[in-house]
Amino acid sequence: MERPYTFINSAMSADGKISTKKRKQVKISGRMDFERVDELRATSDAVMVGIGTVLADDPSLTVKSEERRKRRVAQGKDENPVRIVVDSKARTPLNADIFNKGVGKRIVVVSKAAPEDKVKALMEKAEVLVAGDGEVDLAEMCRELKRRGIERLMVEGGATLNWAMVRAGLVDEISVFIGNLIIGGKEAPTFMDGEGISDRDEAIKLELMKFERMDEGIVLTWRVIYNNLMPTSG
Ligand SMILES: NC(=O)c1ccc[n+]([C@@H]2O[C@H](COP(=O)([O-])OP(=O)(O)OC[C@H]3O[C@@H](n4cnc5c(N)ncnc54)[C@H](O)[C@@H]3O)[C@@H](O)[C@H]2O)c1
Ligand SMILES: Nc1nc(=O)c(N)c(NC[C@H](O)[C@H](O)[C@H](O)COP(=O)(O)O)[nH]1
Repeated sequence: MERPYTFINSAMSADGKISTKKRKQVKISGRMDFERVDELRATSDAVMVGIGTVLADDPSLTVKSEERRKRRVAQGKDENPVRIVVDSKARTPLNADIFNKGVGKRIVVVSKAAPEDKVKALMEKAEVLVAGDGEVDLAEMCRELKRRGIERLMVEGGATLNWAMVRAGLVDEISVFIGNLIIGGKEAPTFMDGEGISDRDEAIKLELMKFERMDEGIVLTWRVIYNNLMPTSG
């Protein structure tokens, strides 16, 4: 494959929301699910989010357990996976937690439309990868990440990036924790937003691989089956 093995992990409410209508983070996962997420981060070469998630949550995307960080170091890796922000216009704040917390590489992926000054400033904090004209070309980005040695890529949202990655044919697997709460609101981000499809033939097909009761919810793991209508990059 010309791109990393890529999976999306998310937590959603019973009604499919991943945060509130104000884009405020909601604790959906329980203790066990956060442990599962930490293990997924620890076993990935890179963890990626969209700029919307950085602006809303200011995540650090670090491995939380010391034991897991030590395990990575014993394997000759950095304590944390490479942390990646997909950020067409270079809007990532220079004081974002992703830069301030934890050891390891960071990559900000911008498009050619990103303002030069901000790109220069980001270069002091991270590697900057340019892919695409007006917005980040995700397929090109994934090919470049593979060239840089990223074999296993974890995508942690948000709603827009999840959709764009799946739609571009770049996702192999999806896991989602469904928690025991309802958030509601038609403006609240869902597991996958973006443009969506207009015809059922365009739906992205999944094969259920695993279901597991966890905390007060369930984790579903699916394999993505791209049909011949989909551009399968890789
Ligand atoms: N519960 C969870 O598991 C979870 C995880 C992550 C984020 N979230 C929530 O998701 C929300 C953020 O989601 P969002 O949809 O606003 O932002 P997002 O994180 O999906 O980022 C989207 C942005 O990425 C940029 N982008 C660059 N290239 C792109 C491309 N080719 N295609 C699409 N987008 C591209 C665009 O600027 C776009 O607006 C927040 O409320 C956050 O709390 C929840
Ligand atoms: N797995 C998961 N369960 C949740 O209940 C929840 N709200 C999120 N949300 C993702 C979240 O919005 C953040 O972006 C990062 O999970 C924060 O990462 P850090 O802790 O800063 O490393 N993710």
